[in-house]
Amino acid sequence: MSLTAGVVAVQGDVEEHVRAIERVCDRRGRSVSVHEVREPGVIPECDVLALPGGESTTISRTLHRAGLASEIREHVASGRPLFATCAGLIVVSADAGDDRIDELALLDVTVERNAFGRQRDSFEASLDVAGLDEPFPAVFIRAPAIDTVGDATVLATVDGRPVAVRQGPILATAFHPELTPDDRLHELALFEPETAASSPE
Ligand SMILES: NC(=O)CC[C@H](N)C(=O)O
Repeated sequence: MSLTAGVVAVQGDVEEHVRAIERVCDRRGRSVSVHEVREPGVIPECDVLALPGGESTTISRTLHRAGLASEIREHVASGRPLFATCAGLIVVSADAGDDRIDELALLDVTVERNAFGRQRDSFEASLDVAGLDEPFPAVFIRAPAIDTVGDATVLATVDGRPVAVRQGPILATAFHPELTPDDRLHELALFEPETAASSPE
């Protein structure tokens, strides 16, 4: 059966996420149709969903205005996988400490935006990630860090701060896996969910 995937296309590395999902499906021998999501009505058709980075204040505002926020909530409530990266992590968190962001509160973590300081606004780290055999080349761009973790599992840390977590059908990273050719985290997030009511396989 063909898979339907969505990449929320408000801002950020939409194309790169689309290509990463296509590569993973190709490798796994799955046919897939990947939609760039801008309008309501698409997410309910999607088996798996990615929420890219960008500017979290803009993304949050647009998701609510465009009627996509409630669809993302329903997607997760039904146990379908969601991969949220960078600003995507901020938007799905419980609290980002910024009044301009109306968090979706799907992930039981609080985050600090731009947590890695000016001199390290952007950096790359070879990161040990739980669930991956080899380190992951993680690109951080004005990345958030996770401050407190409730019901989520920490998969990776930088300087002792969590930067990748998963909770049920959600996997979220503070960095940008779509910016490297390494798509193992897309595979882990979208095809090997921790718990999912209905697996896309
Ligand atoms: N690369 C990113 O997505 C950066 C996130 C951005 N600094 C924010 O707080 O919204």
